Amino acid sequence: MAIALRFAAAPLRLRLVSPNAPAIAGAGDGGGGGGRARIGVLRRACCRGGGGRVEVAGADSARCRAKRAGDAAAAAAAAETLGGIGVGGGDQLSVVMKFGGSSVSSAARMREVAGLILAFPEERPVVVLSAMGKTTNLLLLAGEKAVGCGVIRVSEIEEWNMIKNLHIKTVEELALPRSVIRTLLDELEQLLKGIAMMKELTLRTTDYLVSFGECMSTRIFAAYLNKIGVKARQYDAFDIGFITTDDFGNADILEATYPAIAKRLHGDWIRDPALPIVTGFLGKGWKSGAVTTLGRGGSDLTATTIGKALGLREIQVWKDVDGVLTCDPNIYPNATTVPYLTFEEAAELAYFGAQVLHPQSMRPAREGDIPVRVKNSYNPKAPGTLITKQREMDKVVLTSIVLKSNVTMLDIVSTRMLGQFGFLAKELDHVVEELEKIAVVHLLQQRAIISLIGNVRRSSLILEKAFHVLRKSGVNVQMISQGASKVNMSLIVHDSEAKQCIKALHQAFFEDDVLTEVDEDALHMS
Ligand SMILES: Nc1ncnc2c1ncn2[C@@H]1O[C@H](COP(=O)(O)OP(=O)(O)O)[C@@H](O)[C@H]1O
Ligand SMILES: N[C@@H](CC(=O)OP(=O)(O)O)C(=O)O
Repeated sequence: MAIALRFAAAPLRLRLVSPNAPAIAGAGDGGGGGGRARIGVLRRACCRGGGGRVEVAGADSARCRAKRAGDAAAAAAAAETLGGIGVGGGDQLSVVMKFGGSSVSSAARMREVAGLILAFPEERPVVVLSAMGKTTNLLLLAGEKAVGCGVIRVSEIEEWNMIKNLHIKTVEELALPRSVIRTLLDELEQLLKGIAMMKELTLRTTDYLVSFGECMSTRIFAAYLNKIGVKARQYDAFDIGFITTDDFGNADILEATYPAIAKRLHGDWIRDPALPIVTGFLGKGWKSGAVTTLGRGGSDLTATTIGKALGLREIQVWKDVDGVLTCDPNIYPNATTVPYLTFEEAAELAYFGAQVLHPQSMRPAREGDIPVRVKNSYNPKAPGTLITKQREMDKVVLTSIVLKSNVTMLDIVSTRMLGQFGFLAKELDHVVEELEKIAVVHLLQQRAIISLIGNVRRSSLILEKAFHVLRKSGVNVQMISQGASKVNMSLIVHDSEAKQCIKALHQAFFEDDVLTEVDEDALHMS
């Protein structure tokens, strides 16, 4: 649950807090600054496969023929024609390609992803994979059920059977030996029985439990690449130097990670080139030595960390949408692709709730000044979104609208707070208690933060337009916040009105002509 804070003293000040941005509102991962943006260009596919729908770039006829056949033997022929991706001695690892769960949800999807990698024969990618499909959710549910079901009934847990069947089916359809995942499946069953026996599931055990998803997907995919003649090597992130805090469920990557993984991945590549296939989402706690996870969606962070560590040319995150969109397509399907973003904008989007990117993932990319490209593995021809340090902002008004629901707002009124500081640093549970000593505090639940990510140099225009739209919709804004140097303006509304607001704002900023004149006037005035 997020927290928004309204603090009225003399003089009046308005502020926001959310759990992802525990400092004051707009506490995103500021990019800014100068610097050269290195922009890599993806090569377009030149031929489309048959049944397997595999696309290949720069293909000669043999490769196209092979791809059209769409099976493993054909792909092996393609790899051979390409001179064996991953075995080209002397070439350096050049990009990271991260594929999310939806991109690798089945054997067919794994074939497509292999095809995508083959489609860029000039690249030597480090591949980062998430767990297949919804495996992480299923593992969490299986763990919860194991706590209460008793050891004998573990084998009946529906989610466990779904996980087992999906992975066995995938291995069989890719014509791989079951041994690729057999040990992990056995260990996973033992773990669920252990949880059932102990009747408890700690955060530490939960992280170990969900790690099986990425450990299995990467083993299957690496085995498949090797089978089709693309030399690949599987890595568990927690074994190659991803060192984290011991905050199970939401661990932070520590600085020691960068040299460690660079040494390991680069060293192996020089010694015996093979495409690295790395588990996303996972690390190793520096004190506990146990498996940790980086928070939901953490494979994006794995990818950008590797990009920075190895100083790669580009970080590609392949998803099931055409890039970062003007709003969450599940809330309003008319959302369109945002072609360019700065790291700062992308970080704010993620911090304020856009599921498409992990909130921390822009930091390594920004520090390493490595462009991030968000692409659609279901629609590789779509240009996607390119995220760089700087972009042309002159004509930008609004970039994207983000919704964070289920926010709790603290409304504080006091004149005794002038000169007070430090109260927010205390435990959240105690905040209300503490504040009540010096202020009248109201806890307002079921609120939503609508974040308008855009050009703050046009904040008056954006706010004018937003308030015009919301007034017409009969919505009362309960609080606003704008950071001085940020790219984000936030409005708090009641949860029940939030989706309607997103739709109305999207129509006004991205679809309507009605307010265009206001835009034009304002553009000329500013
Ligand atoms: N602004 C947005 N732009 C794009 N996708 C968004 C946005 N907000 C929410 N989403 C959701 O994020 C999903 C992609 O993120 P995620 O599921 O984490 O991808 P993956 O698992 O492939 O890494 C999309 O399918 C979409 O439903
Ligand atoms: N599998 C993890 C990590 C991840 O990044 O997944 P995805 O890329 O599918 O969002 C999760 O579901 O959170």
